Amino acid sequence: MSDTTGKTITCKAAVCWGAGEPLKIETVEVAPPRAHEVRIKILYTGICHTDEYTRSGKDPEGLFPVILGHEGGGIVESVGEGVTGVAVGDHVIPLYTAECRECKFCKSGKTNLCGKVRTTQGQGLMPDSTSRFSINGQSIHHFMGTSTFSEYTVVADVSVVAVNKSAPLDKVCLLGCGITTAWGAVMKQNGIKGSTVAVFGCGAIGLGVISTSAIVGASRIIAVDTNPGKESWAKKMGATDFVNPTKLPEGKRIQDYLIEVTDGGLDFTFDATGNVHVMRAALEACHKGWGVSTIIGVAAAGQEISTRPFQLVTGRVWRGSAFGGVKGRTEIPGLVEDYLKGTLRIDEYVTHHRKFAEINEGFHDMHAGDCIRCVVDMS
Ligand SMILES: NC(=O)C1=CN([C@@H]2O[C@H](COP(=O)(O)OP(=O)(O)OC[C@H]3O[C@@H](n4cnc5c(N)ncnc54)[C@H](OP(=O)(O)O)[C@@H]3O)[C@@H](O)[C@H]2O)C=CC1
Ligand SMILES: N[C@@H](CCC(=O)N[C@@H](CSC=O)C(=O)NCC(=O)O)C(=O)O
Ligand SMILES: [Zn+2]
Ligand SMILES: [Zn+2]
Repeated sequence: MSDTTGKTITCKAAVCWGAGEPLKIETVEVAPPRAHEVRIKILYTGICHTDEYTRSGKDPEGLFPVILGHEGGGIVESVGEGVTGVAVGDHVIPLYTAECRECKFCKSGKTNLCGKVRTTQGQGLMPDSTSRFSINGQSIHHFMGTSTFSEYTVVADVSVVAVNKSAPLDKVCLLGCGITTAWGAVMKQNGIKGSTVAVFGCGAIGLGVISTSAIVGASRIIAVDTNPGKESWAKKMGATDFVNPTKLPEGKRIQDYLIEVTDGGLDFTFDATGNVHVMRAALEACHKGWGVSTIIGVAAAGQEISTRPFQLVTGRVWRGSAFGGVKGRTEIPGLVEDYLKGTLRIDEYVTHHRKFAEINEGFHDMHAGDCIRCVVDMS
């Protein structure tokens, strides 16, 4: 037991007070965990494009004021009554996709989208519909059930997993979102071994899809990105080809180009951009009769996807993937072991480091084009 157990902790957190505003480091009060809740000292957090998406006001579920962040690593400071999955001192990764193992979704065996805390999570609250964060009595919203842009956070016990203490938290924090999402989007699909793959968008997610496709043995991996600087990254991760759609001959659409160079289209495509026009191109670049296109990117409020229904009538499949279809409490400890054994890449993705006080610069880094992931040191 620590001497803060059962007490409110006063600490620093990066608060976003309104859509489009920069984060402001504030002194916040973090109430003790209630039953089935866990309070975590966050040591490191990545910044994901989904944090920027919500900060910018594009997220229809966005609520303010809020403490963003969902790619963290930390140490359990205290636990509420009834918590059995983790203990004080455990090294943990908060999970924005919970895993209760008892709801309809968890028991179905068909999805990782646990329903236990998702409704209150979307309302920026803990499962009992209250917040653990406040500033001078004003309640501050949680985000994605994780809020890792705070020195201390509180999460539901179904939304956290303990990992091997010998793993560096400044690296494995990326398993809280980016690396796991990409890994699962490939590993949870059958048939990628020996198949052709195109990946649209070579940020952390797209590069992770490329890397995992190479590991499982895809026969050809075409990376598509508008940023020429991504070619060397894509090739380093295992892409066999790189195409910049803005450099195609006038009037040539990327899907038509890809169909031409692959004798009819790809077996598998992935959108990792969040752009609905790219999602359409990724679907239409699939091979007639069997091509499967997976949407990973998150599109802004009001955006919709479209294509000719004939694309699906003629056998292409359009699907999506959240957190890579991964069940975090069950599978993340194994991914940490894979990282420690050297069979899962993480280090390469960390291109930028920031101190907590520089978190807004970390958001700017993301827009600079040379940043794959920025990890913020919360200490
Ligand atoms: N489904 C899920 O569970 C998850 C979804 N996401 C979502 O995945 C998406 C990707 O995330 P992340 O990798 O961090 O994002 P990044 O912005 O780092 O990567 C996207 C890449 O796509 C490039 N790009 C932009 N427009 C196009 C285009 N028209 N054609 C081809 N490439 C293009 C960008 O270039 P440039 O740098 O020049 O802009 C960039 O290199 C985001 O929408 C994010 O919100 C993230 C995590 C989990
Ligand atoms: N709130 C958004 C949807 C955001 C979204 O799709 N989130 C992904 C994870 S993105 C991580 O970086 C996800 O897992 N979604 C599943 C879920 O249950 O939220 C909106 O309303 O559009
Ligand atoms: Zn994310
Ligand atoms: Zn569940």
